[in-house]
Amino acid sequence: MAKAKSPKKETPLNKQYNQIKAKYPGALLLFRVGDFYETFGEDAIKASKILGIVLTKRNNGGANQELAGFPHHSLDNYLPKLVRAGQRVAICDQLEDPKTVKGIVKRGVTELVTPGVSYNDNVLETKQNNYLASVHFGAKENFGVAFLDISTGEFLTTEGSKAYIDKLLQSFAPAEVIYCRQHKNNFESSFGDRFNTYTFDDWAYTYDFAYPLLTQHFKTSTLKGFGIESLKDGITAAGVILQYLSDTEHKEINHISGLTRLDEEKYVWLDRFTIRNLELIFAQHEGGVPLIDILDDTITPMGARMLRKWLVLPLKELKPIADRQDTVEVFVKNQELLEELRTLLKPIGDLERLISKVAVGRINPREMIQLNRALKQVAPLREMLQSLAAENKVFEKYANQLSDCEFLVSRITKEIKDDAPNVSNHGGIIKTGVDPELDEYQSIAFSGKDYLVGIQKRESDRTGIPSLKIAYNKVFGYYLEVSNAHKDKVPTEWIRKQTLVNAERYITEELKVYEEKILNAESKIFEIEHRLYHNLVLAAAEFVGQIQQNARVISTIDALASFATIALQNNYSKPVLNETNTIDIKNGRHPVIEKQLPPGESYVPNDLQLNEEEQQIIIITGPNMAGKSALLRQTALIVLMAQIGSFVPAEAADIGLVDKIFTRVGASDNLSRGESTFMVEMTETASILNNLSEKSLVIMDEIGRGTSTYDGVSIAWSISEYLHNHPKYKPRTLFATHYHELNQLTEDFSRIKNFNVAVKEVNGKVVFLRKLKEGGSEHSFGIHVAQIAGMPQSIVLRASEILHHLEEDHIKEKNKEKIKEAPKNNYQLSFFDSPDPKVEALKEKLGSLDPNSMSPIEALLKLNELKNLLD
Ligand SMILES: Nc1ncnc2c1ncn2[C@@H]1O[C@H](COP(=O)(O)OP(=O)(O)OP(=O)(O)O)[C@@H](O)[C@H]1O
Repeated sequence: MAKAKSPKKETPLNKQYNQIKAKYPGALLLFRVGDFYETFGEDAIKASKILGIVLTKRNNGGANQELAGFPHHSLDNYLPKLVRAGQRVAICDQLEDPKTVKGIVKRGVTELVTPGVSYNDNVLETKQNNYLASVHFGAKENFGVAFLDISTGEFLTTEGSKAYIDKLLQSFAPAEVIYCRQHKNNFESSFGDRFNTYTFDDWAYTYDFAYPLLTQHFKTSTLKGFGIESLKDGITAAGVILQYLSDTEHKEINHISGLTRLDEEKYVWLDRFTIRNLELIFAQHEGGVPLIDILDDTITPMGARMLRKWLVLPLKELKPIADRQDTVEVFVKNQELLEELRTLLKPIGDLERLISKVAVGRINPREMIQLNRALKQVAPLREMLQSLAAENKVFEKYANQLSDCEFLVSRITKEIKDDAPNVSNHGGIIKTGVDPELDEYQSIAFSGKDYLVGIQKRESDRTGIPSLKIAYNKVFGYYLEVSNAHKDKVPTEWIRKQTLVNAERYITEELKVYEEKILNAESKIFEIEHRLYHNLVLAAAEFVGQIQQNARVISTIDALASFATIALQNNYSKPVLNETNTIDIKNGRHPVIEKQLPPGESYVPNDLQLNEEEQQIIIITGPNMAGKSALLRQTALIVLMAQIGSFVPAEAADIGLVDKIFTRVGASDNLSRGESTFMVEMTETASILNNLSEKSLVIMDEIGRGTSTYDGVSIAWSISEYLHNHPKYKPRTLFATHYHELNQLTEDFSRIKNFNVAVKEVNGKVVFLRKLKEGGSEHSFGIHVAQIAGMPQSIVLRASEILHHLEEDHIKEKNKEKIKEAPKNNYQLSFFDSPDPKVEALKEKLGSLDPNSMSPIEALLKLNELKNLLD
């Protein structure tokens, strides 16, 4: 049908298809023809591949054309598969009843479903938000970003550096990203090519276009009320989202009732490496367990989504963290109450997504019953929270934000049947007593059906056909069915309609009259019920704001109750938070590893202190497999958990709030971006050193191991020096390393301390004690680990020999001396901290370089140019 070759041969249906197809470039068009959704040409090839449906060919205007389709009632089944495969799907429906039109039926696209814009429960993950992101490339390296989850109405915006936007994209993991077409290459080199994307023309990504779209939607004259007036690039990004909704035929969007500023200032900075390294929401390796899986014991999907957001946005300020903590504490101390609360939450389900469906008029009757069930829980929940106000004022705040929506609850209860179906145009929705007209038609339909049973009995008696049946089909309505054995008893006035193998089917005049009466009543019933239901949905839409607020409070309570449940299950304690620059953890554990140990093994807890006076940097040495990485990560995780309001896996923890957490943990290849492991390691480390702050926590695991030992030791050494001697900040740092040479740092740097994770050698075998002890360690026991790993014995023996030989050469001793003799230098600091304009210019030039794309000659010329700049 598409690409019909000769205009002469273009049928009206072809023409209609081509016109619609042209309006939605890049979308896969599902074209409703009768009871089927059909796809043609390229679309058919794609659809058949993704859906595993049959691809046929047919002659179309002399050319062969591919065709693939599926029954319309399977849309819910097939649509999510297409969308999950990254397709944008335009659903083209018949806009008129074919029975009532002569000629071609009017058709049009009723919805364009894309990965980032979907209400479909089969497309959405219950426990995850489904964000559409919009990225705006502003001036001076500033970027705007906006996120919308249309299924919940949540709409956020902010702006900032490329690194900030990159980090947000990683945290929010949007299902689709839109941006301006002219930045295609730039987008991929900045943020990667892992997203489903859609690009807009230049004109859309302008402030003057975007601003009025937002004010029109929110019916305000400015955006000041949202606190985003100054975010020009953020506004531009957000405005284009509204344009995208309009382009994709999403016109009912009243549930998007506000635009929230994602305030960078409020949250701890976690760069994208940290989110990945600490495995907060995704495991790095198949079979791994992310932290979210340990912490999430929420009851409602919206609670789970809230908790996920909290995890990537830990708080920086004491008060809101304390509010969360105090709530958790009340639940922890009162387990009976916690159980009662969680029982109350169970029937609530996904109130947040249900109310969005109300706002956009897509809620079905069965979901309306679910909405009612959820709302009925609000009053008892509110009372429970209110009763806790004496324990802590914060409960009063929660309680006051909940509204029972009594009017709506009583209307739904009065009007909707408990077993209402999931479609609104086939009756069975509205209770008796709601509408007199409806009741009248109901009684006609019912008595009509009784009457049919009467006819069946009467005719059976009259004709002596015992097995006579009355049934209905769409082709010829109500009929009498007579088995072949009794065919000869059929009266002459019956009209034969169909012959089956074993039976004949007949209609009679009397049946026709009743059929019409019943069918008429039935269609009236459908019509009236549909209208009444629609009115109820409109009435419910008045409650969108209140119910959205309920959903927010309930999600919060659910997430906090989850913290309490997990704290009780796993024996976590309440951390004490303060504004100092210390961290003091007593018997801390790793929340994930402790749950994964084989039966019989228990996690060995460890104490750890960091403070800016004496112990700012800890160098942790120890053999392979000793537990260095585990210790590093657990420290970062304990701090992070404390700042999302959770209890922590430790006997006690005093945490001086951090404002940035940096981690450089383990080697992570990024070969897809053409970078080597070492390059990635250095990039990540550079990003840490360039973004330090007053209250940073820095976790570095084996920096420098990706290169030769000399390079590695030198880099690790100079980084430690840099962190210690930084003129402005004293970032709390944990540094795990195999380079025992680094233990000598303590000799010159007062706030660097050596620790090791202890092992014991018993009868030539290494026993891991997992205990952190003061002082450095000398051996790596790498060969021992190779042996445990099953390396052939001959290799293990040979390696031991070589090691012995090397150690005899006192190479290490010599190295130690050499390092000591290296000139003490502070040039790194003076270099980067200098406000010298030459240096500034140099920095700018350096920043714009892309070493990966330069030839050696170009690099040399550039170097020369840079040098001249300094001269
Ligand atoms: N405190 C602990 N209690 C019990 N088991 C632990 C503890 N710490 C670590 N482990 C176990 O030891 C394994 C190795 O720990 P980890 O990866 O931290 O060692 P590492 O010292 O960093 O080793 P490498 O230097 O080889 O990277 C972990 O996977 C974990 O199963």
